[in-house]
Amino acid sequence: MARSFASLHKSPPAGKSPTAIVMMNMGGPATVPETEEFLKNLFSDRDLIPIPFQRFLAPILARRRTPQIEKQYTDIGGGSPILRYTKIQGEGMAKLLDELHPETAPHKAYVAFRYVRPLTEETARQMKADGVKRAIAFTQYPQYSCSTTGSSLNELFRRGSAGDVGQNVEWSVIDRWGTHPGFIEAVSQNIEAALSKFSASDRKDVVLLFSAHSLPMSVVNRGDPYILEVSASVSAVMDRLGHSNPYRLVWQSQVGPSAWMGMQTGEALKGLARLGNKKVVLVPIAFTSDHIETLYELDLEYAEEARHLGIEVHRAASLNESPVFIRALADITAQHLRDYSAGSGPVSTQFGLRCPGCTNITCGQQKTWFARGGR
Ligand SMILES: C=CC1=C(C)c2cc3[nH]c(cc4nc(cc5[nH]c(cc1n2)c(C)c5CCC(=O)O)C(CCC(=O)O)=C4C)c(C)c3C=C
Ligand code: FES
Ligand SMILES: [Fe+2]
Repeated sequence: MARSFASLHKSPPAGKSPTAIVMMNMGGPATVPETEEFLKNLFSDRDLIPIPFQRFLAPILARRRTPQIEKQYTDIGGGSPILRYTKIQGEGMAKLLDELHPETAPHKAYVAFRYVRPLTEETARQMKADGVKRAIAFTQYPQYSCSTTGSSLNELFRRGSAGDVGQNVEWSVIDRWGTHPGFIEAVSQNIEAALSKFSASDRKDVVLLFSAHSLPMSVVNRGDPYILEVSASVSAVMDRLGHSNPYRLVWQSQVGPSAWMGMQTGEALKGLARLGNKKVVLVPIAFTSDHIETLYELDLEYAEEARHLGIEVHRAASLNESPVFIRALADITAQHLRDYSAGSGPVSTQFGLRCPGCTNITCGQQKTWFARGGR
């Protein structure tokens, strides 16, 4: 497997194995022809979408959806930029960590995607080849959902417990960081930049419309923490902005016929126009790099529609290469390493609690395994 694909940072000096920071995310097709494989892997994920006869139905559902999603990736420039941004973020973070926490240097960032290369299995092989003995599973979703971070951890648990990463690797987990001051600062700065596009006299009336990927109500109703955690991020951003503007949190990207968390972003824009709120900043809050939901759904669909409704709308940029954000990633990890060496244990207190409605036995096994440091 291509060595440079999963690993991001320079090779460690001979004899010293790196502290691995595993950046977990879903990934996206880097090129348009990879869309069908991405969707097939996504529809095959029981932790995300449990469907009957999954093995049989997943490829059929993926094939049916491919033309529509291929068109969206074509329209945003021919693929998802998530791997490129994750590499930039990971390299920047690892470099800063060598300074912030030299005791555990060298640090090396690895990408583990759930639905496209580098998949977790490929990253595991690379870590084994590098002789990794200490690893941090670092979710790149700021807010925890069992459908996103939970799915990535379940996959890492399957690979890790099978010995694919190597023997006696010491694991710990960064499972959520949606209210970390560095993350909140980076988002807030991007909102301020978007607000500055409005005339000074209009600025205070602009509605901040925070938009996050929705969740099926079946997931919300089993006690998934994501809705609460996204709300906490919004609240922290508004505190940082000194409540300078009115705001709402709305939900986007519902798929299929089942009930999803609302209000839908598109409907909210129509409602605001109807009520005479004609100045809006759209704020992506639950994903750290651009993807079809920002570049297609927000920029091409909703913002266009809003302009037809007479709304002046600007989108806050995604975090992408933001140095404030990269510094936040390094700070989060450095604090985790400090807490760990002070005896805090491999997982957070909140990590251990399963959703009250959870019936997925892998969740329980995974949490026990990580709480024992991957043993
Ligand atoms: C925090 C972010 C996300 C949550 C929570 C989430 C939950 C979730 N998603 C689906 C179904 C689909 N999601 C799809 C694409 C997709 N999802 C996210 C993020 C979250 N999903 C992103 C960033 C993307 C797009 C990747 C990109 O490059 O833009 C898709 C495929 C696209 C499509 O067919 O529309 C599906 C399907 C479920 C069922 C779910 C919660 C259970
Ligand atoms: S679904 Fe949340 S812990 Fe299993
Ligand atoms: Fe999704």
